[in-house]
Amino acid sequence: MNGNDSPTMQEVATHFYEEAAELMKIDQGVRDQLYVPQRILDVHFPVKMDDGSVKMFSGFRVHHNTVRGPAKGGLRYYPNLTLEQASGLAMLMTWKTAVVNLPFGGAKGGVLCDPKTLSKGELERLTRRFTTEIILLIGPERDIPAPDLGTDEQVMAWIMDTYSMVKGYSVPAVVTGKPPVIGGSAGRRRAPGRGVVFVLREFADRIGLDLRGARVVVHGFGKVGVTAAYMLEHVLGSTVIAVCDRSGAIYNPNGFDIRDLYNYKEETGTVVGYPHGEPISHADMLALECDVLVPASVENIITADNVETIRARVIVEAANAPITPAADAILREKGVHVIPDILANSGGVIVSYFEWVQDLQSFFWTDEQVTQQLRKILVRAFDQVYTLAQEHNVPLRVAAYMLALSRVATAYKLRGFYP
Ligand SMILES: NC(=O)C1=CN([C@@H]2O[C@H](COP(=O)(O)OP(=O)(O)OC[C@H]3O[C@@H](n4cnc5c(N)ncnc54)[C@H](OP(=O)(O)O)[C@@H]3O)[C@@H](O)[C@H]2O)C=CC1
Ligand SMILES: O=C(O)CCC(=O)C(=O)O
Repeated sequence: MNGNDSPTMQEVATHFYEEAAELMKIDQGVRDQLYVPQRILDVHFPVKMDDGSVKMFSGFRVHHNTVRGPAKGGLRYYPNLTLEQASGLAMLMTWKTAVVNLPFGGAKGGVLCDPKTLSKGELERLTRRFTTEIILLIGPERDIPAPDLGTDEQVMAWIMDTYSMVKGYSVPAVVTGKPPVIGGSAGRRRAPGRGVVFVLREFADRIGLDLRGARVVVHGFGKVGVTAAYMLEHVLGSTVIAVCDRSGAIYNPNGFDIRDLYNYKEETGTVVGYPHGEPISHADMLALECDVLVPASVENIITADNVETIRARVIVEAANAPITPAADAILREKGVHVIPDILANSGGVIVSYFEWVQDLQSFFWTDEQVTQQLRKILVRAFDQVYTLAQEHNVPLRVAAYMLALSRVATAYKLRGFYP
């Protein structure tokens, strides 16, 4: 699908950063520091498989920047993960935490594996061994991992347990996205999808788009895509006309019942074959005429090679970096509105922040409190980005990077540089 336009994650992350840095005339010394990750841990470790064999796995943890606080970002279990990709994603986390003004820096990491091909025992042994390998970087005041592509609450529980065993006491604040019974926050799993919908609603109000009955296409039906689709359908009354996962895509012009579709995927492992939809190719799905397109899978989904086929009015980036810089430039020319990832999917890290705060205080909030605070932060951040975009006559993405970069650069200025 990606044809020739398949930039690396680092290229994507630095492209948008450079654009904003140039406009803001950011000091070259600060700029240079932000091009490169602050530190990288590259690990290789053995895991005993169910058949008795021992297999080597590789993983990374990258801290892009910690000038505004501890490193924060997810862990991916993904077969094609590369160090370069983790570094680019860590950089995006620096901008994401800054644009919504959380007291964190940016990190990312993960293990090269396909969790779907591992048994639960293998996954647990892999996670615990990986945790011991990255233990010198993580900790509540240093680096707090969280779920991302291919990881979930159970993986976070094993990380928390392994770290706590080494310390000799329970340290729930070492990871976020845990099950609530061991210190997880209410609403963390739903947070990125919820946040996407909150931000979309703010934007829709500004451009006079009625989301009730709006036709929506959701690319990716995992933790983020399911919640976004469910909220759009159930809360806002939109019509979700197409969804996909890795195995294929399905289409129903009258809209899906997302809860029923979710149950079907839980049973069968895929949306393919769902009886109330017709099969469609991934490419045709992206080309459907719709009001809102929600890329919620992986990076480089909308590229220079397929951007001309896009017929959406608004794209809200639930995934990280689903649009390449070349495609983004064409979308700007075409007048397609893009709500950028660092703002649109920041609901996840915002509720991770709430979870970290709750763990540090051993004082837990209700789902209503979490949702209220999440909405408050997102509405404020959206408002700031939108206002900046209007003032400077730039797209939302540029405004979001400008806001994030101004906070990071100010932190550098105030902290100073070690002589
Ligand atoms: N989880 C979180 O807290 C946050 C996640 N994000 C970002 O959101 C995105 C999705 O994450 P999340 O929902 O957690 O991940 P999940 O692993 O839960 O789900 C990913 C979904 O995308 C599908 N998918 C993967 N690759 C492709 C592909 N090439 N074509 C079509 N579908 C594909 C998967 O299919 P299948 O089901 O077949 O595997 C799955 O349905 C990622 O970019 C992630 O970085 C951003 C903020 C927070
Ligand atoms: O919750 C977090 O700490 C980070 C989630 C994440 O990896 C992301 O927003 O891309």
